[in-house]
Amino acid sequence: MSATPEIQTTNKTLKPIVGVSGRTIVYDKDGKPCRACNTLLDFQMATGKKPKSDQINQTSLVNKAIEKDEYRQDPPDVEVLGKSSWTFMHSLCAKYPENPSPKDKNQISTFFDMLGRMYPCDWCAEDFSQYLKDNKVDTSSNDGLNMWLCGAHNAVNVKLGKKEFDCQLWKKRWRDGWE
Ligand SMILES: Cc1cc2nc3c(=O)[nH]c(=O)nc-3n(C[C@H](O)[C@H](O)[C@H](O)COP(=O)(O)OP(=O)(O)OC[C@H]3O[C@@H](n4cnc5c(N)ncnc54)[C@H](O)[C@@H]3O)c2cc1C
Repeated sequence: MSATPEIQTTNKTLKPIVGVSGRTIVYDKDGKPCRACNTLLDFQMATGKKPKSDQINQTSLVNKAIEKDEYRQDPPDVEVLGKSSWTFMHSLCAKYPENPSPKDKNQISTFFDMLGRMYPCDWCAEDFSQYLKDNKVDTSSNDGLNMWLCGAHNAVNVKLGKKEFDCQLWKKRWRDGWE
């Protein structure tokens, strides 16, 4: 790994525009860097706690520090929050009934509506909310809901340049396990 990547700033505000990850730094409405919208290293850089070059790509150092005191952890960055949220959502939907009642259907729709409005990474929430408008939640059955969620997750994967997950495998990943 080469030395610390160049940090771009706007002349006007001296706020970094691009983080060490190469992503654009996201700021909250109050002008402060958004913790849940940026990676930890980008957030540290934007808040003036610029990571040393040997810290970049060495998240194990951070993890080691965290291990020292289990409860003394920092709030999640966009990746930790994302992984935990998807884990919760896929696990929740995996237990959705085969034959859902009107109440089940209503409540799962409300859950995703809420997420599109209140997911703590604002720009993730905006895109997710648009996805919900373009792709109505399939509340009809267990398989329908999980295939829908897999599609929603894949839309984010594609946006981030990641490989798409094979949705036919959702049961192995989130319910039954692999042989
Ligand atoms: C609603 C929402 C919107 C988000 N929007 C953004 C965004 O705009 N920008 C951004 O940078 N990050 C966003 N994130 C976070 C991002 O999706 C990832 O969670 C984060 O980058 C960490 O990725 P990961 O590689 O650890 O795996 P994750 O994408 O978190 O996936 C966790 C695990 O789920 C499994 N998986 C992957 N895809 C699927 C699928 N389609 N169906 C079933 N299982 C699957 C895999 O086993 C994977 O290891 C969002 C997260 C959520 C919950």
